[in-house]
Amino acid sequence: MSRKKAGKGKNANSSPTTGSPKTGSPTGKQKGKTGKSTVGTGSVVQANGMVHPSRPSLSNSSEFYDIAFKVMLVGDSGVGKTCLLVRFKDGAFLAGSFISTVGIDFRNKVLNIDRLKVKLQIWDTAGQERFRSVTHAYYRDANALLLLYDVTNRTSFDNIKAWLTEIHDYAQQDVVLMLLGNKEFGVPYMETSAKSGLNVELAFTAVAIELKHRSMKEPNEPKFKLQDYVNKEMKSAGCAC
Ligand SMILES: Nc1nc2c(ncn2[C@@H]2O[C@H](COP(=O)(O)OP(=O)(O)OP(=O)(O)O)[C@@H](O)[C@H]2O)c(=O)[nH]1
Ligand SMILES: [Mg+2]
Repeated sequence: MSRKKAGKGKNANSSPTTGSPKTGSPTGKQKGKTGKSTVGTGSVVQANGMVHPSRPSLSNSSEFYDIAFKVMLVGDSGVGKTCLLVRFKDGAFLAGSFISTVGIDFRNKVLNIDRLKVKLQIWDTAGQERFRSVTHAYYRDANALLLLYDVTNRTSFDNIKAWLTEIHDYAQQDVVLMLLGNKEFGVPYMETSAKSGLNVELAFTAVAIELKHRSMKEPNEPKFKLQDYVNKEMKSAGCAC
């Protein structure tokens, strides 16, 4: 299997993207937390979800990967999508005043799963209604969706149903879906905290394992059970949930 270099993500010219939407380019800009902006470029995405950079990386990242997937963070504005991604990527919590994401943005992270380097290209979407048409165009290339709600915000919980309808309308049928913060709607569930780091690593790792298994499954290999894995990991970490 060929090895590829993982771009750092924040600069469109240095990173592989899926080229969504069809018009070629995207997007809005991410103001605020990271203070950087993203403009998408074209590249090839195979049916199995692997992302192959269509141009050489200009990034100074020296990280290589074997297989890559697109993951999208969706959910109401203010539920903590950007904070969760920053916690996962940089291990830090973005405290202070809330600055809403404008448009869409992404970061890359490479995980070691079963001796393979699995690159997640993680798209952070704006939760505000006015950016919905921008983010819709990105759903179809997503291999996994993390749908977040805020456990302290009833409205964000009530809106989960509408988000699921949106996902049903725009995402691939077999997209890996994880609901963060809720036990209902029949999808794998876990609670996370961008502030404390609770389960952040586990949420993304579980999705990466599921994606890798789906993509490279041996005929007799037992099916990876995402929720079982999450439960087991939380148990062994001594979580009382
Ligand atoms: N206490 C606590 N606050 C959090 C947590 N995650 C996010 N926040 C706060 O919630 C606010 C919104 O977080 P963001 O990550 O910017 O929200 P978002 O979902 O990206 O919002 P949009 O970009 O508008 O879609 C910020 O003030 C964060 O500091 C968490 O786990 N715990
Ligand atoms: Mg945001």
